[in-house]
Amino acid sequence: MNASARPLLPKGPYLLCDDTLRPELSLGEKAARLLAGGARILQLRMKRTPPREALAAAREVVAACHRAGALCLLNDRVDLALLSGADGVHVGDEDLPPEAARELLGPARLVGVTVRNAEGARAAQAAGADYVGVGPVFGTTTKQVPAPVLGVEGFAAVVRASPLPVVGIGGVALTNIAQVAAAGAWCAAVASDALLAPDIAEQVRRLSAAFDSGLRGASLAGSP
Ligand SMILES: Cc1ncc(COP(=O)(O)OP(=O)(O)O)c(N)n1
Ligand SMILES: Cc1ncsc1CCOP(=O)(O)O
Ligand SMILES: [Mg+2]
Repeated sequence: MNASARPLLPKGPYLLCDDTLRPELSLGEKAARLLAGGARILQLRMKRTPPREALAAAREVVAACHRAGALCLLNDRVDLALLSGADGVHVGDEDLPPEAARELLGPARLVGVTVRNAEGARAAQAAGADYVGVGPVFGTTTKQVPAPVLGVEGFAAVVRASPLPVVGIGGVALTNIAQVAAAGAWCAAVASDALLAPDIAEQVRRLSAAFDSGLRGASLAGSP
């Protein structure tokens, strides 16, 4: 199978279904609420779920995503991605290198890689990645990130020089997702602003609408 058989990353919000936020809700319940709001891509991010539970959650969430017509990527875990039939993985500096993820997953699944700059994006492309995650765009308390906050301008500069589609991550919220879209992001990754909202599904709808308005604003800004 060649690379063209891989699914395309849908443009828009990229929702993190995370086990560190709202621990009173199961991962399956969080995924159901994100999907009810129209999420088209979910990343299952499990940092504290024990392995057997993680496998069961991966199978449940991947199946729910596929029933809803959404893609599901596993954070960090190539083994769970393969076992659950996920659409791919996202790996960073502390995970398997992207070349190894690609080797294990083959050509038909997506590989996303965390990078900090355009040079990292070029290296990720050479390693077989489909997209890069770049951040933190804004301050975040969801993860202690060993890199400075980029801000919208710094993020836009990485996007302009990246050969791969860029997913902006870190502090992305309803208040700023339009700016991330207007800066050229292919996707904007959101964890806490969606999962901590009183109505998760409604927040995903709002995030999608705001992302689209940022895209329209960017295209208007570029017109004569
Ligand atoms: C879309 C996206 N971009 C970046 C990351 C961060 O990945 P990583 O650096 O491996 O950190 P953890 O998420 O594993 O803590 C991501 N998960 N998703
Ligand atoms: C996993 C990760 N990598 C960089 S920032 C981040 C956390 C994103 O979470 P939030 O959307 O709550 O800032
Ligand atoms: Mg990781």
